[in-house]
Amino acid sequence: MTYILGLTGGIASGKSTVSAFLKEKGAVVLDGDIIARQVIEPGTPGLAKLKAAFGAEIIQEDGSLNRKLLGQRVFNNEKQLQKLNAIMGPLIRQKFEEGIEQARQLKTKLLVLEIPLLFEGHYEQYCDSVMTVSVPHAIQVERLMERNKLNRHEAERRIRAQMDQIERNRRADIVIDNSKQVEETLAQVIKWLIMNKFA
Ligand SMILES: CC(C)(COP(=O)(O)OP(=O)(O)OC[C@H]1O[C@@H](n2cnc3c(N)ncnc32)[C@H](O)[C@@H]1O)[C@@H](O)C(=O)NCCC(=O)NCCS
Ligand SMILES: Nc1ncnc2c1ncn2[C@@H]1O[C@H](COP(=O)(O)OP(=O)(O)OP(=O)(O)O)[C@@H](O)[C@H]1O
Repeated sequence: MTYILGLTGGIASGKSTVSAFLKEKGAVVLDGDIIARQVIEPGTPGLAKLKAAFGAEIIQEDGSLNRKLLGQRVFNNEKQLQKLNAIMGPLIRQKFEEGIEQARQLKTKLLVLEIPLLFEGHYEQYCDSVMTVSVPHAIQVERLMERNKLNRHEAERRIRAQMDQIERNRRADIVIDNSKQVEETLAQVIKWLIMNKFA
């Protein structure tokens, strides 16, 4: 039987850090951010839909999406973000459903669904349990500014485009605190793996 672990957390909370570790320990990971890129590669129906909805100016000369431009548009405008989500949501869900089916056929023991918008997209229905990675707001802002080279205002806006962390933590089965050293974070993950006989 395939055990499905949902992995979520706010932007720059540390999901990738945790999922890389789970992969190292033998889990198969489906990453929502990677899938979200695949469904809008040049030449895909997904990219054509974005072009029709947001205009030809979001497509670069090489035929790929201008991510920075679209990001600025949607994270500054709730309506535009909803428009983007309405296009991307179904495309992403279909890929996840295919990945889950494949993992079941291959009898994968532990499948991790790494999804920033897990609860927003109601992906908990596919999961046996949901783990969320959590950091205090001030640390999240600092790490996001540093990693994405955003100013404080832009970072705050991106964080606000997602579910409130308190609500996300309340809905999750397991909350991983990533406010200290990475080693301390991974110690919490290994404890879960041992408790559930995956390590
Ligand atoms: C708007 C886009 C082009 C901006 O690209 P950019 O390279 O700047 O960001 P990237 O894709 O690396 O995303 C970084 C983080 O932003 C957050 N984020 C992305 N999309 C969204 C969204 N629709 N709503 C809230 N937060 C989001 C996530 O935490 C994600 O990890 C891109 O984020 C996108 O295509 N988003 C829609 C797809 C989606 O919903 N992705 C979430 C995966 S389930
Ligand atoms: N415990 C930690 N201490 C210091 N820095 C950390 C820690 N965990 C993660 N980071 C750093 O914070 C940033 C965000 O981490 P990571 O990329 O794992 O988050 P994420 O949740 O996957 O982000 P996103 O969903 O936005 O891609 C990265 O630059 C990472 O190196």
